[in-house]
Amino acid sequence: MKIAIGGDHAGFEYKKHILHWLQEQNFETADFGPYSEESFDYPDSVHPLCNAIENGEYEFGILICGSGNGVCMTANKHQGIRAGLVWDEEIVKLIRLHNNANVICLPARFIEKETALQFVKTFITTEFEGGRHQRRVGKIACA
Ligand SMILES: O=C(CO)[C@H](O)[C@H](O)[C@H](O)COP(=O)(O)O
Repeated sequence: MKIAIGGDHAGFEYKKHILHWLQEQNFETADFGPYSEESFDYPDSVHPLCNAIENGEYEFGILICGSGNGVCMTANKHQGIRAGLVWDEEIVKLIRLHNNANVICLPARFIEKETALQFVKTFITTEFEGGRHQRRVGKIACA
C-alpha cells in the first residue's frame, strides 16, 4: 500500500512520528511537507498530495494541521478526494466504512500524538462497506 502524508507546521511533529511508523512497517510513503516547524501554508502540501492520489500514485493520504479543518477543506476541493476530519476512533472507522474516505485529516492541536497514530492504523485497516453507501458516495461528486 502506498501512502502520502502532508499538512502544515502545526502537524510537523505528528507527521514525523506517523511517517516513522509507516516506514517501519515497510509501507511505501511520500512526504509532501512541510519539512520543518517553520510557518507553512497547508495548501502548498495538500494540493500536490491530492493530485498524486487522484493520479493513482498513492492509495491513501494522511493530512495533519492544527485543527484538521484547513487541510480537510482544501483536500475536498479535489473531485477524486474524500477527506474526513476525525477526533475519535468510531469516527475514523465510519469515514472508511460509510464514506470510503481516501484521506484522513488529523487535528494535531486537539489529539495526542499516539492517538493520531492509532487513528492512522484504524484508517488504513478498515474496509469500505459498499452497499447503500456505494450509492451515496457515488452521489458526492458534482459535475
Ligand atoms: O486548520 C488550520 C488552518 O485553517 C490549521 O489549524 C492551521 O494549522 C492553523 O491555522 C495554523 O495556525 P498558526 O497560528 O499559523 O500556527
